Amino acid sequence: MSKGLSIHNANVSYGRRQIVHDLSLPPLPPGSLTALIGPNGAGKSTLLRAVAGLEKMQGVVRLGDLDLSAMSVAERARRVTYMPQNLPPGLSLSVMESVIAALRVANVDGIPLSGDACLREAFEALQRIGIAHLADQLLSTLSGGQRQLVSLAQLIARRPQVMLLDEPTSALDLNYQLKVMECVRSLVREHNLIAVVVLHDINLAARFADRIAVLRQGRLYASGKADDVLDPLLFAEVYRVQVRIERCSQQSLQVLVDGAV
Ligand SMILES: Nc1ncnc2c1ncn2[C@@H]1O[C@H](COP(=O)(O)OP(=O)(O)OP(=O)(O)O)[C@@H](O)[C@H]1O
Repeated sequence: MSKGLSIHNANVSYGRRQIVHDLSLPPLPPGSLTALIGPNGAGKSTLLRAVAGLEKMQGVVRLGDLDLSAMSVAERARRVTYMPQNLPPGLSLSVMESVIAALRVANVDGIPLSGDACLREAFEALQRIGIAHLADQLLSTLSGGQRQLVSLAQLIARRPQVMLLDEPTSALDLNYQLKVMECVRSLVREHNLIAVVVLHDINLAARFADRIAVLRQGRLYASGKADDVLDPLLFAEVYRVQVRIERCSQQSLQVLVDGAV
């Protein structure tokens, strides 16, 4: 059996309103980064939250031969980490303390790390994201973008098998957008992780994702490699915009929006 993350016939509702409709994704293999794209309200966050176990879902989510929905919350959280779109308000912790707290939560059922090991791992995570200089700063004093970076450091420190990131670059400047996506991609490759990243920036998706899944009105519209999925018809049908698709100097696709349809 594949070791990948697979979703079979996912249905998610809020009350009587169904948001995700019978959605299945072929296994996302270890070492792969999938971008989840689609218009506002398409159900991307809802799907991600359901895969993380935070929304009730009908259907099956498997990680290899493990049925994630049959696991306890703690067991599932050790394998699957989730970074929400809207980060909780900063507590009165320093950046370093918050990453250490995330590490301790991840080790609830595992072998506890020593104080030194915790410090080392937390510092490595901050260095990896490029924010070691913020280690002593209080969370409550950070900008929105800095909080997003700390949240990512908390998540990678936990060494999950699956990372679910909901718009991790939405508050970041151009340089940090590239840094964060490069960091996610290199973590995915080095540790054979599976990452699913919600992105509104299609050009970031085309540049960094191994595959792209497109959601429209809670249904899977298309999935596959950027070259196979991104075409003007998709943008007209899904986003109601007219686009040209070109290549940048790095050879990744660039979507240029000419106007609304
Ligand atoms: N907690 C909730 N209770 C009721 N309805 C909700 C809840 N969260 C989201 N919805 C609704 O579900 C639909 C899908 O929302 P979701 O946040 O999953 O979309 P999205 O694709 O992530 O959108 P965006 O790109 O704007 O973040 C929307 O119509 C939204 O109003």
